Amino acid sequence: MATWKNLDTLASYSKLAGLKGHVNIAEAMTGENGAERVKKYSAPMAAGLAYNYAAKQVDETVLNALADLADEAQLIDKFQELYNGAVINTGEKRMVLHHLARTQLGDAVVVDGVDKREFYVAQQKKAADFANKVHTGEITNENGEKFTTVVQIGIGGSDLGPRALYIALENWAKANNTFKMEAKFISNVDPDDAAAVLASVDLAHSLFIVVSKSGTTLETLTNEAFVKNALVKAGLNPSKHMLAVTSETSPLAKSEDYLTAIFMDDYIGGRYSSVSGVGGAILSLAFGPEVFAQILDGAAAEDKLATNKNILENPDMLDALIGVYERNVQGYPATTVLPYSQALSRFPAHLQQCDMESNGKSVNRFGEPVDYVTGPVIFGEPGTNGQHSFYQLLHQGTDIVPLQFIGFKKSQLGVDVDIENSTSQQKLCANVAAQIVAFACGKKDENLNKNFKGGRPSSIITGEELTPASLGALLAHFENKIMFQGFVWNLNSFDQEGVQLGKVLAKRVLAHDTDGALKVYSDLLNI
Ligand SMILES: O=P(O)(O)OC[C@H]1O[C@](O)(CO)[C@@H](O)[C@@H]1O
Repeated sequence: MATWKNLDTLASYSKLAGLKGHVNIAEAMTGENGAERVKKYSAPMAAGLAYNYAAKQVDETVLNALADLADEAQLIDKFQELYNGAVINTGEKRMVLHHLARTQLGDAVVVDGVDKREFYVAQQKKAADFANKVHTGEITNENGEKFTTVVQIGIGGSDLGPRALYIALENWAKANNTFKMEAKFISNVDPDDAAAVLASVDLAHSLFIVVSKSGTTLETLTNEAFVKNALVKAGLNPSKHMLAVTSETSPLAKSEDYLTAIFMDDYIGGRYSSVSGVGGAILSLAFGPEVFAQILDGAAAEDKLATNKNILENPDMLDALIGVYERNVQGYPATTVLPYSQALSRFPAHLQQCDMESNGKSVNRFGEPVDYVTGPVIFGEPGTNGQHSFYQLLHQGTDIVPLQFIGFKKSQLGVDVDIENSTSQQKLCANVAAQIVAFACGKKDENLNKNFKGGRPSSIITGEELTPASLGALLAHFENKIMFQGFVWNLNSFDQEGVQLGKVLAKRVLAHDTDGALKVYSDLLNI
C-alpha cells in the first residue's frame, strides 16, 4: 500500500525547491543548444502524438529531481491502486474507475457481485446498439421518420467533455464519411440557451439525451422540463424523443419517460465521464459507435504509457511533475492551454473543469490544511485567435504563465489555399513554432515597451492530425496529468465540495429565505 504524505514533507521536494530558477530557458533555447533540446526533450505519446518539453525550464538535474519526487511520492503505485479499485476518493468514500471504461489495465473490480469493467462495457454496448438502431431507422419518431439531430441536456461534466469531443471530431467525421447526426447542447439554466437551441432544430426529428449522473442537478432538470414543454406544445410525445444517461440510483433512472436509460455509476466522476455513456451516447449517435470506440482505444493506449515508472517514458506523469515544479517551486499561478486547432476550441473549457474542480483544493485527502499551493488557474483559447487576445499579457505581463501548446501537421478537412507561398495550415503551424521561441527567448529592445524578456516556459503536444484516437490520447493525457498532480499534492482530486455552497444559497434565494447581502442582491436582480 502506498503512503500518502504532504508534498512539503518529502525530501525530494526540498531538493527540487533548491532548484528554483535553475535553468535559464532563454539561454537554453538559443542557437544550436535550442535545436538539440527540441530533438532530445520529447516523449512519445499514444496514437502518434508526442510531448515536447524542450522549452520548459528543465535540464538533467531538474529531471532527476522530478524522477526522485515521482518515486518518493509513489505516483505509479498510487495509479495502480486507483485502477485496481482502492477508495481513492476519500471525501466521498468512493473508488475512481474511469480508466476501466476504456482499458485493459488492472484486476477485476467487483462491487456487489458486478464486475465494473463488464458493467461499463455493457453500457457502452447499450449506447452503441441504440445509436445503430437510430441510424438504421429501427428507432424513429412517432411518424416512422428518422431522427436527424441529437441534443444533449446536461451541465459541467455532463456537458463540457462531450461537447468538446463532438466539436473536435465534427469536421473529421464529415471528411471521413462517418458523420451521422448533428449534435447540439443545452447546458445553462439561462432560458436563452434552451430557447435558442430549440429554435435551431426540427423538433419532430430531434432526440434529446438528458444526462445527469445524480439526476438532481437544477439546471439539467429545468432544461429537461423546458424541452418537454416545447415538445408537448408541438404536439409531440416527449417519451418518444428522450433518453437518459444517469446512475442507477438517481431519480431519472426510475422514470418511464425515456426511450432507454444508459447507466453510469458513482465511481466515474462527472468531469471524467466522457468515456462513459455521458460521452458515449451522443458521440455514437453523432459519428457512429466505431468512432467512439476509437476514442476509447486512444485513451487506453495513453493510460498504458501512464503506468511506466520512468518519467521520461511517461508523458502524463512528466507533464504533471513539470507542472508541480512550475507551480510550487517557480511560483507560477496559472497555466494556459493553447490548441492550434479550431477543432479543439472547447477543449480548454473542458480541461478547466477537469483540472480546477479536481485540484482546486486547500486541504489534503485527510481533510487537513496544506501549506503549499495546489492547482493553478487554467484557461485557454485556440491559436491563433488567442494571439490577438490575451497573448500580450503572456509575453509582457508581470506574471509568468506556463503554456501548453497543441498542434497538428494536417488539418481535418484538407481544404486549404496557398497565399504568398504558404497554405493556411502552414501559417497556423508557423505561428505556433514562432510563439514557442518568442516566449522562451524573447527579444532585447532598448525601448522597454518593445522589450521581450523571454524566459516563459512552454511545452507542445504534436501530432499528424486530430483523429478519434489522437483525441482519446489527448483526453487521457490531461486526465492522467491532473491525477498525478493530485497525488503529488496529496489531494483528493475526485470530489468537488467547493461547488455546493452556491447551490444551497441559490435555493434559499428561490425560496425567498434571504437576509443581509443575499436579500439585497436578490432584490437588485428582481427575484
Ligand atoms: O451529472 P450531474 O449529476 O448533473 O452533475 C453535473 C456537474 O455538477 C457538478 O457536480 C458540479 O456542480 C459537476 O461535478 C458535475 O459534472
